Amino acid sequence: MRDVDRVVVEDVGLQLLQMMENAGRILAWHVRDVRESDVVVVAGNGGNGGGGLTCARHLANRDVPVRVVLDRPPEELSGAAAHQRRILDEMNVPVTSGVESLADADGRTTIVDALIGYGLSGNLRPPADKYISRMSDLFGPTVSLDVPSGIDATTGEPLGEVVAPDRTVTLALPKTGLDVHTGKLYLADISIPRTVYDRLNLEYEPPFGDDDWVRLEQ
Ligand SMILES: NC(=O)C1=CN([C@@H]2O[C@H](COP(=O)(O)OP(=O)(O)OC[C@H]3O[C@@H](n4cnc5c(N)ncnc54)[C@H](O)[C@@H]3O)[C@@H](O)[C@H]2O)[C@@H](O)CC1
Ligand SMILES: [K+]
Repeated sequence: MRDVDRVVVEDVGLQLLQMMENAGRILAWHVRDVRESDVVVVAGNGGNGGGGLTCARHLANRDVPVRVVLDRPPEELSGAAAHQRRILDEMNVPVTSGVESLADADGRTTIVDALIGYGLSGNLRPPADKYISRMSDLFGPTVSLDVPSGIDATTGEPLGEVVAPDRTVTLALPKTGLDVHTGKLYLADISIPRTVYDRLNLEYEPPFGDDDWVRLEQ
């Protein structure tokens, strides 16, 4: 997947934000499908967090009560995540940080787990562990973006606390490490053209048909 992301950006010319828009929009559809009441997006500073912040925008656009809890002060975000957060500020979508911001999430609150995706490197460091254990304590529906935060996306090994979602929306290709508890697993089309797979000599038959995502059986 790293190679696919590299070739699509460097050689084919799609920008990360274009793919992130697809990820956030499809994730928002899945969140609307499971949610019972309010939604809290728990986001980190990488591409995974950026996808979560994009999802928050799409939810707010549909009048879903949504707020964002970051794993760091908002001013410490960088890159695509900072970009998405600036838009949320303009929309007056609440963005806070600190695990205590999750204290008032109740048993019906839907959690979007956009803390860490395939970029997890090494054992889980604080404060990510605290966010994951708080998410695990909550009883409302949880939807993970790409992989449940805390697993190694390649091996499935838990590198500390792990989110146990009801649903996982993984992007473009199923990661080999998804042979773990993911809840219902969906594969989302983030618009990677076939030529990217051809250039990497990967055998690829687009699985999406007429749809923007497909359910995967494990
Ligand atoms: N085509 C693409 O490249 C796209 C990627 N997207 C998402 O971006 C993800 C990959 O993005 P990145 O490479 O930025 O990485 P991630 O966003 O997966 O991970 C980086 C985040 O994890 C934290 N982190 C890393 N190691 C940690 C550790 N040991 N303990 C605690 N925190 C740790 C970092 O502080 C940072 O917040 C994918 O999983 C996917 O979900 C999508 O948003 C959009 C399209
Ligand atoms: K995640």
